[in-house]
Amino acid sequence: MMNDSPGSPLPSAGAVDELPAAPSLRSITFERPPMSEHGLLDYVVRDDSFVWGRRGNGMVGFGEAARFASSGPGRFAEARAWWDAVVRAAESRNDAGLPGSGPVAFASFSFSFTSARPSRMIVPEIVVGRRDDASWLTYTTSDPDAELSVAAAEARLATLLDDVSVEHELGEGGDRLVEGQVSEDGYRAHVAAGVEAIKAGRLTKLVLARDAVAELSAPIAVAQVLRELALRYADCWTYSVDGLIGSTPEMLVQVEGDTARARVLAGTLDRATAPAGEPGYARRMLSGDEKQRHEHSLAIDSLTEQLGPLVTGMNSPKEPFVLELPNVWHLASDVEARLSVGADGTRPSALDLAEVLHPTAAVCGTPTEAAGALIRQLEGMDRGPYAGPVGWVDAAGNGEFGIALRGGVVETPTRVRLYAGCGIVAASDPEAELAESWAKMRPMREALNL
Ligand SMILES: C=C(O[C@H]1C=CC=C(C(=O)O)[C@@H]1O)C(=O)O
Repeated sequence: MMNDSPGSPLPSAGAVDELPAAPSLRSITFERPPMSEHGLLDYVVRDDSFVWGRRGNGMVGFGEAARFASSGPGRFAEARAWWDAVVRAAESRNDAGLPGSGPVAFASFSFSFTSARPSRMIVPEIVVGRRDDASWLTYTTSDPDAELSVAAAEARLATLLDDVSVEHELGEGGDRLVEGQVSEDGYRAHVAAGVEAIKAGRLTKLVLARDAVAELSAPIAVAQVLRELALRYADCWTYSVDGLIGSTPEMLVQVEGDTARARVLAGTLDRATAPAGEPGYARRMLSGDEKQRHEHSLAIDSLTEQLGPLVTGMNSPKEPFVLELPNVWHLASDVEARLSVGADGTRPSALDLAEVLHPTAAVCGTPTEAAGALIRQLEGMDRGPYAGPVGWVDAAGNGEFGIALRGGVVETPTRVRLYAGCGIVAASDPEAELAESWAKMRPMREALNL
């Protein structure tokens, strides 16, 4: 359902008949002096930039050299075909040779094939990247006459940095958070209906989401919000792709050469309601709780079952650890796998894997099809890019796709829709899940000062 071909492990299941026309891009990548851990954040100054980063590593993109949009069940396959065509046609010189260097596409995919919001891939004109001691700049252009040199790239970056966004006091002068498409009562009712469906044996787990709308009195200062999220939620991946912004703790898939990694989360405890001075509280309440462990194991199974056929070896820990974030604790598992080489001699790319793995039971449910259908029926809202893959891919197939959680969509400069969802199992309580959804919106609310 959510994938083009549910249950099929092979990305080729979503092949497209006709290759889309791809622009002829030229690019140059060169190394720059090392940056400090906060160095990359100094580039997060424009509201329209593309951002992907965690703990000072990542990329900031500016401008647009190329863009692609797709919708429906074939959205991943079409995006893949477009990116393959772009890569084949591109002339690039890459002196950095690291994952993320050379031309890259930032991408955001809608959660559902029914979404009205197109999925998108954008190749920025300029990308500044950092990975520990290495730092690089990539300049990509579709202009056949553009000069492709270090000096021209630095000059273009300087021009783009001249036009930085205006900072202002957020949360001032009548900013407010209002009800979204799913009210609090509506959410309680959805959770209760989900629990009934689970008890009736229609499915085992379901993730139900709701939204809330931030109405601002002045245009949102996206760059400022992103910097705050990145500093406060240092263990999360902070993202900004075409109006989708946030800081996610969950990694759908990270590909580096022949290695794939994922961070699976499910099972949550709000830190705001935790008793002070009780060591071991989070571990006891999460690792020692049957409901939370059950929720988590279903999320792990959904990932490993889909990943299994594409890898030669997988390391999936037996026991989850407790991930501590400023707002919540989560049960978390880091999975690592060695990717197999397929019949065509290639390994799956980050984009291939994002398609195969999405949606995991951390955002949809078990079984996937039944959960997806019930989500559409009960939520009655378009999740858009919320809970979809967000991240980047490079020309070699390396990339990172987080699950777009703990964020929102900038619908207009003064209107941001926040989303949050909770895993529902037979033992779920509507009131507790509503409270948990508020806790999951806290990072964005705090960054917006709401
Ligand atoms: C669906 C969300 O979180 C997922 C990720 C971690 C823990 C979850 C949970 O405990 O319910 C959710 O499965 C969200 O943040 O909107």
